[in-house]
Amino acid sequence: MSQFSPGERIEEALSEEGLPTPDVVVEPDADRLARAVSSALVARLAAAQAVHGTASVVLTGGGIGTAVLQRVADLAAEPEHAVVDWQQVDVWWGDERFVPADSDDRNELGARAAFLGRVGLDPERIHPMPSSDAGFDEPEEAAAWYAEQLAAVAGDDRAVPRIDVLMLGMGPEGHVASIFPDSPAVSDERPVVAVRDCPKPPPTRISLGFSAITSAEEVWLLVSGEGKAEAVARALGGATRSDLPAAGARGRRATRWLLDAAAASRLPRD
Ligand SMILES: O=C(O)[C@H](O)[C@@H](O)[C@H](O)[C@H](O)COP(=O)(O)O
Repeated sequence: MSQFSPGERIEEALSEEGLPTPDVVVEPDADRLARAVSSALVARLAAAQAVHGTASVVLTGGGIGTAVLQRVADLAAEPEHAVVDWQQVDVWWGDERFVPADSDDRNELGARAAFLGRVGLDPERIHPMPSSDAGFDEPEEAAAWYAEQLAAVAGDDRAVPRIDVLMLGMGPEGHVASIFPDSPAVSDERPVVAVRDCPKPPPTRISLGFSAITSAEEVWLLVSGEGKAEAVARALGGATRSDLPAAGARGRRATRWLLDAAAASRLPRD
């Protein structure tokens, strides 16, 4: 059952390789998309806590990702939606710009303003990617350190802990996190990668790699706007992850494309 309402689900089934095929939900506009995703995220984290005691989420920057966080913080303040123990939620990032900590380019700053600074999380469970002034000279060192943090929380010789929901925005050319088309990160099997010469500024970044992204229980791609419609159609139409990294963003148990009507406008109706 989709937890999204009044969205329209187009497809759900098992693909040939055993992963669930993407579940596509369409909301009328970006605002209603953010509202639907935030409600679903709260419900999903509460469900994870009911099973495991804890929950974990990977955040994304971008317009919809930030709007979702704002709305989640609003919900957290409403008694009827206080179903998540925020002290028992681990927060990770899908990518980050390797710039100074106080730079407005940091995804972390946006997340702190929208959400982390408004909801009572355990500081020990907030796991930002390092900034360029955090003591690492090179982004490769910072990426390796972040991989160590993931592995330390995971334990049992696993590289990545259980991630209940991994959210991703998507660029118009199909990049997710900071994995850009035809870039070295596409084929880098490490859980965390350093990205240099990024086609979109700032050029130096840290990103989860595909091995970490595809280890998540659920991957949610949050996409709005006509400018993304072609990439959405290509990703769901069989593009390779090298051509269009979003096509390779798949969760173990679910992959959800959460779209507004404009972003869905080039999908075939069947
Ligand atoms: O620099 C980047 O790589 C972008 O900020 C990216 O991380 C962003 O999440 C997507 O491009 C979607 O952004 P929107 O939701 O704002 O379209």
